[in-house]
Amino acid sequence: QDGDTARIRGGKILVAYLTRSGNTRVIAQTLHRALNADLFEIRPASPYPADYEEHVAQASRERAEGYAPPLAALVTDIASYDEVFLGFPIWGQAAPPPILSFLKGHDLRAKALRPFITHGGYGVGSAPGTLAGLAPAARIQPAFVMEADQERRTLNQIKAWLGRIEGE
Ligand SMILES: Cc1cc2nc3c(=O)[nH]c(=O)nc-3n(C[C@H](O)[C@H](O)[C@H](O)COP(=O)(O)O)c2cc1C
Repeated sequence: QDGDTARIRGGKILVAYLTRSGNTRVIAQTLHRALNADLFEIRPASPYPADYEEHVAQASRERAEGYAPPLAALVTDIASYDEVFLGFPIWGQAAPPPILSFLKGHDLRAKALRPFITHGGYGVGSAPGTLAGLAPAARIQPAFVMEADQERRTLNQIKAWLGRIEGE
């Protein structure tokens, strides 16, 4: 089945994605299997804090500075791909800083770029403009956009539960 998909579409496909809490990984792995595509996880050289609030604060500082953190690895043979599916969550109404690094670090000229974006309910913000600005020579296709669970919502519910327990 996978082989059929690859043959029908033709060309070599890369699925590259960034995730913190796993929502975007579910989509990436589904695409990887369905399209018989290579899978690449975008990881910054130094990982973000495990603590959610610390992560949000660091990402917010980086965004304000326009910082593009060095990545743990780049795709070695990016030139061999005809199509790149690029997945990421929205952080602070924007594409996450490591996505800036990915776009700056790879030549996507003439490739089809298919974004898939997850967000916690506030939409894609400035991300489409960032993609267009940093991959101007790619053939950017309409993004697949999906609202997904927010870690913050989980944290708030746990806090409320603990509050109720303490009040007992
Ligand atoms: C640092 C940070 C900032 C976020 N900012 C936003 C935001 O501005 N708008 C929004 O709708 N969701 C925001 N979210 C929620 C994520 O976009 C959403 O939960 C996403 O599906 C997470 O994907 P992941 O599980 O692949 O990491 C933020 C999450 C994090 C960690």
